[in-house]
Amino acid sequence: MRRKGTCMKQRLRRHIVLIGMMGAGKTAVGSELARRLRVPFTDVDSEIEAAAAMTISEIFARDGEAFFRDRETQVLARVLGGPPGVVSTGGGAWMRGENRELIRAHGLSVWLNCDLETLWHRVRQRSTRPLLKTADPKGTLAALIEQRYPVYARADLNFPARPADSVETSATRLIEAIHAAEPELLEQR
Ligand SMILES: Nc1ncnc2c1ncn2[C@@H]1O[C@H](COP(=O)(O)OP(=O)(O)OP(=O)(O)O)[C@@H](O)[C@H]1O
Ligand SMILES: O=C(O)C1=C[C@@H](O)[C@@H](O)[C@H](O)C1
Ligand SMILES: [Mg+2]
Repeated sequence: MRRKGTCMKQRLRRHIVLIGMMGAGKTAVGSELARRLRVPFTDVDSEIEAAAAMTISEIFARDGEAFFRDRETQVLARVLGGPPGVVSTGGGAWMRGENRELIRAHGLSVWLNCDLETLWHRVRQRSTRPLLKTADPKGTLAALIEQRYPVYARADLNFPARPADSVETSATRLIEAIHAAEPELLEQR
């Protein structure tokens, strides 16, 4: 029997929206998931950067986090209004009630649930995350986890990461988890 969703052309009935912390793999696993399902992939952070012609760090530095969060909601609404695909959100997007409502109205929310050590290993080398530009970035990451995980846990699907898995293996497992949670979401063509 062919494994459902691993290589066939699909149509999505609604978006698959990935949420979770910086470094959880929303962009990496999300783009692989979309490639496998042959559906559009959109990274909300990249869309914000393209619309502003600035990096996220530059937006935070020039206009502040509140301004960034408003742009994030606008871009999310636009993306979710488009044809169904895989949408990777920024790490803070799910924390705003208005964004959660938008996501619930247009898609299946999936929390890429990842432990602190794995996240830290992945993000420590990068300077692209303005919220981690603190004296103790690992402590900041831990504090964000503490604050955010109870809210991330309200997602439709909790997908615990296996730190040793490759991006490809994670995408395969994720397709299976989505199919098990909502079989009618993926419609074969
Ligand atoms: N199994 C795995 N799952 C996810 N990412 C992995 C995995 N193995 C290695 N990685 C690497 O970890 C990094 C994950 O970062 P990614 O940019 O996808 O996170 P993100 O959730 O989009 O973060 P942000 O919210 O900052 O955009 C990537 O460089 C990816 O290649
Ligand atoms: O976790 C967060 O709040 C963020 C994560 C990134 O994806 C970006 O959206 C931005 O750096 C903020
Ligand atoms: Mg990302």
